[in-house]
Amino acid sequence: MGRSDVTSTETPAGPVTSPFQSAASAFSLFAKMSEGTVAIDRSGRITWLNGKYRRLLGIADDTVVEQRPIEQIIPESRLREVAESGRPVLLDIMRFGDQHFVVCRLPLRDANDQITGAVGFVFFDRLDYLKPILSKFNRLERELEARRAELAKARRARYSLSGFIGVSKAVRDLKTRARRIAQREGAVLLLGETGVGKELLAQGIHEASPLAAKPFVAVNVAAVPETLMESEFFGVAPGAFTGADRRPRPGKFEIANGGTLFLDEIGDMPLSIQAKFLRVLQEGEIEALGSNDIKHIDVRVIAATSGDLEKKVREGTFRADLFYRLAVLPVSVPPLRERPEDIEHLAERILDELPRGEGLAAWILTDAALQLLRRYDWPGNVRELQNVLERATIEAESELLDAREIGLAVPSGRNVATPAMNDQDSLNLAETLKMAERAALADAIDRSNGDKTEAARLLGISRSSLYSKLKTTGMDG
Ligand SMILES: Nc1ncnc2c1ncn2[C@@H]1O[C@H](COP(=O)(O)OP(=O)(O)OP(=O)(O)O)[C@@H](O)[C@H]1O
Repeated sequence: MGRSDVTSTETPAGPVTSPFQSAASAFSLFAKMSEGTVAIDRSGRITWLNGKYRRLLGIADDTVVEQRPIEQIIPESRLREVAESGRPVLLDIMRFGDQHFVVCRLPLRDANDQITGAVGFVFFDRLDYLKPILSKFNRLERELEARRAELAKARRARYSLSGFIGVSKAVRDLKTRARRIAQREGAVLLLGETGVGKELLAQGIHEASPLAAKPFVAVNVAAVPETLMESEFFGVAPGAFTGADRRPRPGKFEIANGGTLFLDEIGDMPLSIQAKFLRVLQEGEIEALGSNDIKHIDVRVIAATSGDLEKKVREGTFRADLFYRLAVLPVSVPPLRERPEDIEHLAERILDELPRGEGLAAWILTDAALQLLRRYDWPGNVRELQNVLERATIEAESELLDAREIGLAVPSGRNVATPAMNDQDSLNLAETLKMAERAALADAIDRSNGDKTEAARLLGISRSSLYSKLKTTGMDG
């Protein structure tokens, strides 16, 4: 349907084809009862928008809407789907600004039954029998809003810098720096091993910044397929044809506009997209796929990496100019093994949040268990501590978490440092020997890739004594 089909009268000349041709009176009845009518062609472009609908939407009479993608005028419209699928939507509720409309959407077909587009009628709340549904819907919407606000409040407390647990000097210094950085402008680069709390820190910086009331949007760059990266970050314009990924939608930059965009694993960003990123950071401009319109955005970027970004720059897989843009305010988050004094506090918080068995008041971590936790090297950092404690609570037969439960929960084959005998905190001799034995057994099994004969050989013991030691240390599971 071309522009020539557009008419300025209150009935569309073009869209009224079979079955409406034979039922033109039904169409005019619908149009008369409705608060507005709009028609589009197969490509989702408006062919007709009647005067009532214009007034409802607050569109001036002289604004040309014909030929524009429907979503540009009515962002929540789903008329395009009807024109594409040929399936009507007889009743739906559509949001427009802060109002809700009851709408009906029908496909339009020509004499050969080919889809030519779609027509939508808006009933607003004039239909008396729809009023109870609408008022119920509005009440549920309000309830949902209230719940969302409560959740946002709880989330704020959880993800503020005070929710970043730690008493070590390293964490205290880190939080002081984060609070300072929150008040400044410029991109932040968080460096640290996996699971150290980089995302939590990014949320804390956002919450402590003047942008706190604006969105915080997190994207794990490593999890986005390269082919979808551009649409994910920059969005897809209505009507753009981009192969499989053609659903019009805003990109993450636009969603985060005014707030903070957290980019985890930034080192995994393909070179092909890095130049576009640099442009956004330098000029604050984005261009959606399939659009020539440039949108201005104002987003604070916090990037994070657990890899060696400078090495990637040297190797030529990460642009040096982008690196310097991102690393205006670098922050290093130390690994957990360098701050064992935080473990007790972290464990307490984590255990508080883990489900307890019936009748159990709280999980109790014994001193021996804590010693074991402090001696482990935590390659997966706080995330791993969460996993180990969760596993330990599953193993536990009572609320007491002792060295046995923790020993079983720590992955076998990982490095549990042998405690120093002159250590003030050292355990009694039997426990110390048992821990050292466990560490040696785990190490041998790890090195032999699980081959017990080889592990026994490495340890200089027989296969049968290896099995009996695995049994007595509880590692035979
Ligand atoms: N200091 C901390 N206090 C409380 N919880 C923490 C702390 N550090 C990390 N956590 C928790 O540990 C888990 C892992 O943290 P987070 O996802 O922030 O780590 P990350 O460094 O971003 O990891 P990755 O690099 O793998 O994405 C989260 O559940 C987080 O809430």
